[in-house]
Amino acid sequence: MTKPLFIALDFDKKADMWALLKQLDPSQEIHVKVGMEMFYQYGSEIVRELSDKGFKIFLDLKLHDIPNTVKRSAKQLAKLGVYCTTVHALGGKEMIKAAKEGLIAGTPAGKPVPKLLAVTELTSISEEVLKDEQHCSLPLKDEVKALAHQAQEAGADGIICSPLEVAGMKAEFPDDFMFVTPGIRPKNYQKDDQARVTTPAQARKNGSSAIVVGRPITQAADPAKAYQEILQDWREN
Ligand SMILES: O=C(O)c1cc(=O)[nH]c(=O)n1[C@@H]1O[C@H](COP(=O)(O)O)[C@@H](O)[C@H]1O
Repeated sequence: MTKPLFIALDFDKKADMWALLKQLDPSQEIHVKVGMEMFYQYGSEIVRELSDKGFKIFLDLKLHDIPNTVKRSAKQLAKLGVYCTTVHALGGKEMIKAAKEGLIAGTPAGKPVPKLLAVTELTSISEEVLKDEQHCSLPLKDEVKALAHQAQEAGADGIICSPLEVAGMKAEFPDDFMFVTPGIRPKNYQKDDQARVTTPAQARKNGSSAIVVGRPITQAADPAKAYQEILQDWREN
């Protein structure tokens, strides 16, 4: 599989989502991320609709609760046939392990188990916020790396972090461990609420396995053009 670019479908109306997706070339494999905004409105129906149309889905609900609750929730989520899904790494090893068990238990026979990604430090968190508000004494890169190891030991298939942290830790993980990176901004695009960002090309150079891009595509005057430009920057030198 070519390295995915997940379009973050952060819309408040399903019609706006379809208006964007209809502009994209259906002969290309298209990866999308369904997050809380769409899922809280439309539930599993939106996942099934996208899946029926052939989109590869990252269902991003960032589970974070006691292990039993996470396991039971992940079991339900696995029935939707998504490609990957998320938990917060800060929930701890037992919780991540429980999520994995739930995904395995809920996946229909013969179908692939959704990949489990652990969100390390959100890309909106800066070095200062980590120190002053999360009261973490480690430098951000070290905290992300520690959470990544913890997630891998607990059975996660990969992590979410910013592309800025990937190069410094990739060599410590197996080749198939995934580094999925939001915090992607084309050159000269505003950061919005993201604190740790790179361009798509820099994410590739740093070793990201996949990128997640929302507003630079969804809010563009010409989203199909923005998608193609970002895809090109991500995949080529
Ligand atoms: O789990 C995520 O996808 C995620 C983790 C993270 O640390 N930062 C982050 O921005 N995201 C998501 O990635 C997308 C980024 O959107 P834009 O900032 O609009 O490109 C949003 O859907 C976020 O929810």
